[in-house]
Amino acid sequence: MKILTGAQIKEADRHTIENEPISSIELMERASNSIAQWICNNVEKDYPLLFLTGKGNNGGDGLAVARILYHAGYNCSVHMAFDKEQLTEECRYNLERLPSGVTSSDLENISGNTVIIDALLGTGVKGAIKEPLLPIIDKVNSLRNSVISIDLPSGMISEYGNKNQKIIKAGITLTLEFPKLAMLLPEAGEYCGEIKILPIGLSSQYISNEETSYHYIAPGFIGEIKQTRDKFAHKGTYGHALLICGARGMAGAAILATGSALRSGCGLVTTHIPAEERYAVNMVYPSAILSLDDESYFSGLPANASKYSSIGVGCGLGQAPQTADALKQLLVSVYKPVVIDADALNIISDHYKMRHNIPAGSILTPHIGELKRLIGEWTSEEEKIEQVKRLAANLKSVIIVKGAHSMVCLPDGNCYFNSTGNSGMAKGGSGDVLTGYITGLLARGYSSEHAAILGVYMHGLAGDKAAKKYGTEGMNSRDLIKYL
Ligand SMILES: NC(=O)C1=CN([C@@H]2O[C@H](COP(=O)(O)OP(=O)(O)OC[C@H]3O[C@@H](n4cnc5c(N)ncnc54)[C@H](OP(=O)(O)O)[C@@H]3O)[C@@H](O)[C@H]2O)[C@@H](O)CC1
Ligand SMILES: [K+]
Repeated sequence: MKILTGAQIKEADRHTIENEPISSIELMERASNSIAQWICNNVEKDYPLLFLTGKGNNGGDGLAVARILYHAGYNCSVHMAFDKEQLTEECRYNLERLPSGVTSSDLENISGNTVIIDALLGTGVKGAIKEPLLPIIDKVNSLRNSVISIDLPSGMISEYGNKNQKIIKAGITLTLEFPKLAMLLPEAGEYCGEIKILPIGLSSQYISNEETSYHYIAPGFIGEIKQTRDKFAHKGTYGHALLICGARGMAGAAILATGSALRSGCGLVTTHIPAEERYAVNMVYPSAILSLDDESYFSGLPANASKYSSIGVGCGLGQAPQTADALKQLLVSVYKPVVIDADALNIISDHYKMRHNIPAGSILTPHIGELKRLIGEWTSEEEKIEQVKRLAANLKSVIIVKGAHSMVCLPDGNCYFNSTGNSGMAKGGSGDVLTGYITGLLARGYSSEHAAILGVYMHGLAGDKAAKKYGTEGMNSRDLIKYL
């Protein structure tokens, strides 16, 4: 699914109105029906709804939804931030259609069970928030009521520049047609709460012709790239993954990576670990083959390293000087993509020239700390993304920036944001599970691009299933393997 900018969405809106054709009021009505339907399906009628409305079309949406839900039997009140004369035409039209039973509310004495519907600002916001909206946003953020934002949490700028922005803190954001880039970035993404994407029927022809380098990984796309399994397959059909991981005391990382590689569908998994750690891996995953290192760290290439279909390196590896040498030897001698994680990334950060040895098509999987070691500090999200794109292009490799909505940046500059996963995955070992799984997918025959996209999506989905069973506090990285 494409992620378009606020300006592109406005153009899609205009194109839809001209070519469907549909009037602007009718399009607003369609969007509002979609929002109202979601609220009907998810909010009981016992909860009073308080709509906060601005002067633009986001406010118009809010007023239309208030009318629709009032007729559906909800107790609705509205707090308008502006006078009637200040409203856009569509917004005023919806104010005039508001039934008299929808009461007007100041922001005092809001009952604890009131659900606040935030329709102050949408994609039209520019720059720092001005009066009279500032005190309203402050007031809402000081309350403990549930907040549902329409399209965007009010105040959020659709793309970049939210560092010091005043924004409503929503529990749920009902965003129209596409997620907006800012919702997926750490700078302000937290303000959205849960994101629900509601289709409103913008012109599909316009959307498919519009260029963007940002995409949201939707289940439909995953269905398109997933490969089927041949009935007459044998263990040689789907590749042999090699994982190089686990220095002394770090067998856990090797176990997690091995377990997830075994869930990827590849035919064989070999794990290269220090001989002293072999029993741990062998006992948990007897299906894996072991390649043993005589030292208590990765000190030299496994025999015939080039025979493996894919190689993943880094989980629990440590950073011994001999490991750095062995890593360099690996990168220069195998002519196939390598999945590079954790300590292998740290070694490459410390040995700048080594990055030139990374085979094209490799997949680097840094978390934010590892990314900073690779590219240095950034002053804005925009700068971070531009630098990641540059690095991916220079290395001709895929970079996965791990975190909420992990970003998969391809060498051609296209960035795919993950739609699955949760905060329960922010725990030790989650990255090892991802590395093992993606290495397995590469062996299984996926391209680097598809292995990375499918890998982060399935890894997040496993996290969501684990969270359902154990909760975000209780789940741990080993649970992810069960649900892959
Ligand atoms: N996508 C679609 O196809 C559809 C979109 N729809 C809906 O339309 C929404 C976009 O509507 P929009 O363009 O009218 O903008 P919106 O966010 O309501 O606010 C604009 C007002 O904000 C003000 N303002 C700006 N910056 C400010 C600041 N810093 N601090 C304070 N005020 C500020 C600015 O006033 P100004 O500053 O110019 O005086 C202007 O009047 C979109 O999010 C969706 O909900 C649906 O109805 C149907 C289909
Ligand atoms: K809003």
